[in-house]
Amino acid sequence: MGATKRHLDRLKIASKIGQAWLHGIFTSSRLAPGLISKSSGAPADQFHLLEQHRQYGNIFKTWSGGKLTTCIVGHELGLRFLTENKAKLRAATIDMTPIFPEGFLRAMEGSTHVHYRRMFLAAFRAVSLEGRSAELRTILRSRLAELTTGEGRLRSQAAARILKQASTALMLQLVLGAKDGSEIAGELTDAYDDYAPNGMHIVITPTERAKYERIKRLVLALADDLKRSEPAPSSLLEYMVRSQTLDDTVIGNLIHMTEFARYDFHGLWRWILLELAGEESYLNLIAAEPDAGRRELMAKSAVSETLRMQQSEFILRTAIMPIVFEGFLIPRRSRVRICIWEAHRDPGQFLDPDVFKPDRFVDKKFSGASYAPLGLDHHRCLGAGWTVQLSGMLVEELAENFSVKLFNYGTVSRGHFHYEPGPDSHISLTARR
Ligand code: HEM
Repeated sequence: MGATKRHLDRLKIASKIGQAWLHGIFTSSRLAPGLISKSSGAPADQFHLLEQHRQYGNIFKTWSGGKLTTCIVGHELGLRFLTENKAKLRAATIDMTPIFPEGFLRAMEGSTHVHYRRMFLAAFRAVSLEGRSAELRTILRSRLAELTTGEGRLRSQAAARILKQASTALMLQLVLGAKDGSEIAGELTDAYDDYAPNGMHIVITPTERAKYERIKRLVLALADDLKRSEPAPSSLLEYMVRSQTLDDTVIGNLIHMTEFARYDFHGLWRWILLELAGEESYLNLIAAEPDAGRRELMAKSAVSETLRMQQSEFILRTAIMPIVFEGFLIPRRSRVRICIWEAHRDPGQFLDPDVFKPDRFVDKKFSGASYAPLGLDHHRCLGAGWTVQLSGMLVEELAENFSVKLFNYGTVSRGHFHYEPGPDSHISLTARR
């Protein structure tokens, strides 16, 4: 980090603390306890907030992403905070209104959010994955097979690239209806890799806007073809076309849902591959299980455990006006982070919380008060069902058709948006027959 940036951060911190002190005099409140470190880069250590939580309690402050951030640990406490202060909060996410009217669903509130969320809920309900596992698992199998051959295939980055190809193929098919292997799926993949090669940009410049328009032209061409289709909708886009609800906001959301989902899926799948590589006996148990329902349950349990251990990090909100919660002041324009990952490491909720136990969820249900990897409030993940179902298919595919071995777990590293398997992690994947 440069000296100018450090200096700017110091000024911002001093000004925020001064404003909070003044405000506290009038509201008998104070900032939450906690250390404000002057470094604004993402910390390399996954456990840094857990340590602060242990030191300062369930509500503490930190400095993150150039903003004063109040952290809340505990799902019940977090949900109460979100519910009591709904009107004073906005999701901290990218502003997409420069390129489509209402922006992301995640960024909407009030009646606009209710209107569009209802529409998308209906679309997810209409596009069932039941009976499609053969079609979807073929896509997964073909990409996994690529990890069994070729130079450097066993390295973390190679796995990341191939798993992103798999998640892209599945999302293009299920969200936009572009069939795997078709010409339009190829064109869309190129257009997405050009628009967001490694996750979304935080600020949309004219260059990104032009790249977005390229994807939109392809999606509109697909929508035009779908008007003529007959059977039950097989993609979200198809449902929207049929129900005549396709507007610029829906198109923008579908396009970015594909991007976010392909990114999040490949992140989750990298962890699944790495964690399960160390659990060969669990994969063998799945493969040997005669009951299909039980096989599915065991596979989904491994997915839930990976979400708990690795892929759920936080829920982020911006206070649009000052909030006092539990006696602590949350100043306007500061952030609130509901620490999902840290709460998932609570030994009071999960026995041996730092140990990956793929069967933890097989015969035990955890309530939302202890387990909530996919959101807590009215912005809960719309793709939650797909996340567990499709990732469960990946686990079954690994168990039945491949043999996975762990060479080196490696050091967890901070990626673009999330913690991810380090570049030194190393597994081996071979076809079973
Ligand atoms: C690894 C997979 C995924 C993870 C970890 C994940 C996580 C989350 C979380 C934590 C939220 C709540 C965000 C908040 O409250 O600010 C969320 C919301 C959302 N997710 Fe997911 N998600 C995943 C996959 C998907 C998929 C596959 C889709 C759709 C194809 C999807 C669509 C959405 C949408 C549209 C929202 C916003 C809903 C709203 O604001 O009403 N997600 N996701």
